[in-house]
Amino acid sequence: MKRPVQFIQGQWVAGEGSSFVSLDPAKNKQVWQGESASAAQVDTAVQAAREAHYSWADLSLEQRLEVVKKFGEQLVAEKEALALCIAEETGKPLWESRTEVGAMTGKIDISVRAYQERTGSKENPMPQGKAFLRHKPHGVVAVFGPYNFPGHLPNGHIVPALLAGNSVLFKPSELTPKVAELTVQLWQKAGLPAGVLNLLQGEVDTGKALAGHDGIDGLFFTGSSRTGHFLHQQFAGRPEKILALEMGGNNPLIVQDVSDVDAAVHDIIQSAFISAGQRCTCARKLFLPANEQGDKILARLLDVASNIKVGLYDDEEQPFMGSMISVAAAKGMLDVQAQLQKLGGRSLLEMKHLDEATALVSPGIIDCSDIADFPDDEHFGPLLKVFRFTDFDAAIAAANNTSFGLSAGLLSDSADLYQHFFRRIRAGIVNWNRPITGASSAAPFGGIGKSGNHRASAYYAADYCAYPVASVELDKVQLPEQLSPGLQF
Ligand SMILES: NC(=O)c1ccc[n+]([C@@H]2O[C@H](COP(=O)([O-])OP(=O)(O)OC[C@H]3O[C@@H](n4cnc5c(N)ncnc54)[C@H](O)[C@@H]3O)[C@@H](O)[C@H]2O)c1
Ligand SMILES: O=CCC[C@H](NC(=O)CCC(=O)O)C(=O)O
Repeated sequence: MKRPVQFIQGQWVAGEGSSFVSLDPAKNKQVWQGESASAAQVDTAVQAAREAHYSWADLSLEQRLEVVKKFGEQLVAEKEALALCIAEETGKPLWESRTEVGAMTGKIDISVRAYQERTGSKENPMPQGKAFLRHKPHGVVAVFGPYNFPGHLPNGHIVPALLAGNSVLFKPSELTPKVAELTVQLWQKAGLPAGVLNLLQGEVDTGKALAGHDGIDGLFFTGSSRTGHFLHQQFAGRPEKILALEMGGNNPLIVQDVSDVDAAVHDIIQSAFISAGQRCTCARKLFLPANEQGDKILARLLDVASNIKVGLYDDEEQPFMGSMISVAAAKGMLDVQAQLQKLGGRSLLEMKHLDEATALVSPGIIDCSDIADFPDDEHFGPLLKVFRFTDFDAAIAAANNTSFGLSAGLLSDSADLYQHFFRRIRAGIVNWNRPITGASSAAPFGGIGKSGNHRASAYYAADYCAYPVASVELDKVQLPEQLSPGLQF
């Protein structure tokens, strides 16, 4: 008997497409199995969302917020279960999975504030009548999530979309269906009306059927640049649909003139190796001065990085790094390391596959200063590329030599240097003496270049969840006090 894994029109039903499974990448065991939503089921879900839209949008913000707050209560009540589910499906240590659930809960108040501050209503008197600015939901929107934050990042689209009055079709990553199932169960328990949120589990075919469906008014995507670009092409010639793309990065971190070597090394490690290097904001390129201070920082970095505890998400003594998402992803990162070595990279700390049957890998650091034609790809794992420099402006130019532009950082005791860096660097998140990961949900979050399409998420998600409507209104028709020239009444 097939498991009911799709949530359509308030009912759990079995998928009618091909079967797929989700694995615990740290223990190599199956944690979920189900069938994908077929194109016909995608169609039924879109119709259900369309039917549910008006009655949801017609509720007041307070009424919608009541349901969203109940979802927040469910998150608090099920915090441990959800954290364990995230840990099992991604390999993320429990301490970190708990912070992901915390971010989901925190998103509710932030989204209410953002809705009011960025898309609220305004009223201005006019000589005759009043001018109003109001916002309306787009209608039916699709949300596509990535595997690396299977709870927090889809939630970052879903909560503001629902608050604004949209109904939602949620297509999670096929690598993390169990987290999505649990999250949607919590929405159901919170009392969300049938059809307002539909879950469409599946692989690429389900994603394609949903993205290409005529009945959606918009799509909010978080994932790889490759998929984002594919969607952008699919949406070409459809200006009536809103597309928000949150994509990858190839993020630089520059160090110059720091007195506290350990503090610098700490921020480098947090930037490069948190979540086993599987954050869009992770530092991929580290620019270190080719001098004695650079040597000192590098030596200390190698020392601390080689002692990073890598382990199982539920180890009693928690590791800093858990496993990667899959054995294939782990092998892919080892291939990248081998390819960089071939191009002239010198491994300073070799990344190792710790157990071929699981996705546990150790962190790697490779000096790529001698690679002339460095590939501009996002390497989504714990491999930090080091470049030594002699000139600060040349380091900034090298840091900007990417088609991405998500996050960037400077570690330096010099405020002047930071001012200069800030003016020149091209990225949507620019930090000084802080890790470049761990962005706040209370700020806008988005990148330039191949990292996004200028529709920042997090605090600015409200902007793409509703459109502005300007009105001038008078309660009855009146002749204007002053007629246009040439008119007689
Ligand atoms: N900028 C951000 O906010 C942000 C946040 C997290 C992750 N990311 C990026 O996400 C990537 C990792 O996530 P991922 O591997 O799950 O991304 P992905 O692009 O492989 O998948 C994202 C979603 O798109 C769907 N999808 C894939 N191909 C599709 C297609 N052809 N048509 C329709 N849907 C399709 C997937 O099923 C999944 O739901 C990294 O590149 C990372 O940098 C970006
Ligand atoms: O993997 C990409 C997200 C990384 C994470 N960013 C956020 O959580 C942004 C805030 C939000 O979306 O609410 C990070 O910077 O570590």
